[in-house]
Amino acid sequence: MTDSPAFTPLRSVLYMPSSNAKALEKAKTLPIDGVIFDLEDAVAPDAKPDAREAAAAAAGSDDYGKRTLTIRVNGIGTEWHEADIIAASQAGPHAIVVPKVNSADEVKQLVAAMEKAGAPEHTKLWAMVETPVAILGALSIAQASDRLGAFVLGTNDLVKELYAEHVPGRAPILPSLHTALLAGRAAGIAVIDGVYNNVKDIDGFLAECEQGRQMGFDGKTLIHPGQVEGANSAFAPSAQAVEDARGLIQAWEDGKGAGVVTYNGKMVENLHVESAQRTLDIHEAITALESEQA
Ligand SMILES: CC(C)(COP(=O)(O)OP(=O)(O)OC[C@H]1O[C@@H](n2cnc3c(N)ncnc32)[C@H](O)[C@@H]1OP(=O)(O)O)[C@@H](O)C(=O)NCCC(=O)NCCSC(=O)C[C@H](O)C(=O)O
Ligand SMILES: [Mg+2]
Repeated sequence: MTDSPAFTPLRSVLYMPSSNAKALEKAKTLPIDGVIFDLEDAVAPDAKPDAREAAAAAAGSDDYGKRTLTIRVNGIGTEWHEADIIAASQAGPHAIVVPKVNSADEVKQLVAAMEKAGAPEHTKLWAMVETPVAILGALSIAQASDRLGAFVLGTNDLVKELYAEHVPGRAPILPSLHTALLAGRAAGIAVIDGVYNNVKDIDGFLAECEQGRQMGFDGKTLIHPGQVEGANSAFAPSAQAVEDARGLIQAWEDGKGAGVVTYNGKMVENLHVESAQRTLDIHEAITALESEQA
């Protein structure tokens, strides 16, 4: 595991069952921004102890370059949770992902457990928001600890808990997605969209990536290597967006202190310059990560 730069790309964050040695190996070669070594849903009960060991070994190794490495533990109250937290904390990944985090108190308990188990300072907590109670308390969860680095949407659990349906456009869960985004942005943490279940439906997947980017998500959690390229492209600023950001900043500088200028006919104020600078920062961070993976 290597240290994170100031801005960390999280366009493509791939789940893989930690019980699947082939998948763990394959991830070393995929152009993903991040990995979630899963111990929860994708791992059968009998396989959990071995999976825990494999996840800890993978997350503690240097085999995954500059990718963000995380371990998803089993949830609070399950028979595996405590041992998972201890093993994950000692492995020291970039983050420990905890499913079904439902309150600020749970965040504080988790942080205390990570610290007791010796988690290094760089190991953040990523909370999965995937229940109605988590959505309704999203702001207090997001603000509960400086150690919280991200919200990860669990859209399968959310759809299940709402008695809703998976439909194109995700209308039934849009209020929940927006609420999680609002809370995450208010707290200054990353917010990563949920998975797209049909690994054969690339058009549907790309439409959902596009929607997620427009809404403001940092990236998407993925379940299959075939989804990586689409997510990387959807959540990266396009060449046109980078060119426009540079042009807009230049127009602002040419204005020499005017409070408002125009670029390509559009009004530019300081807030647009800040957005353009953010676009360039993201572009630079992605370029640096991709050159390391090439
Ligand atoms: C969905 C899958 C079960 C499909 O598996 P499979 O049929 O084996 O796919 P392919 O034959 O097309 O695989 C091609 C190659 O790619 C490797 N592979 C497949 N998936 C992954 C992966 N996730 N990471 C790394 N590598 C992967 C295969 O080994 C093949 O390799 P090779 O033979 O060398 O070419 C499978 O994709 C899968 O298990 N995906 C992950 C499922 C998972 O992790 N689920 C839990 C997380 S989602 C969740 O819980 C969401 C949340 O909580 C919520 O509520 O929404
Ligand atoms: Mg879930």
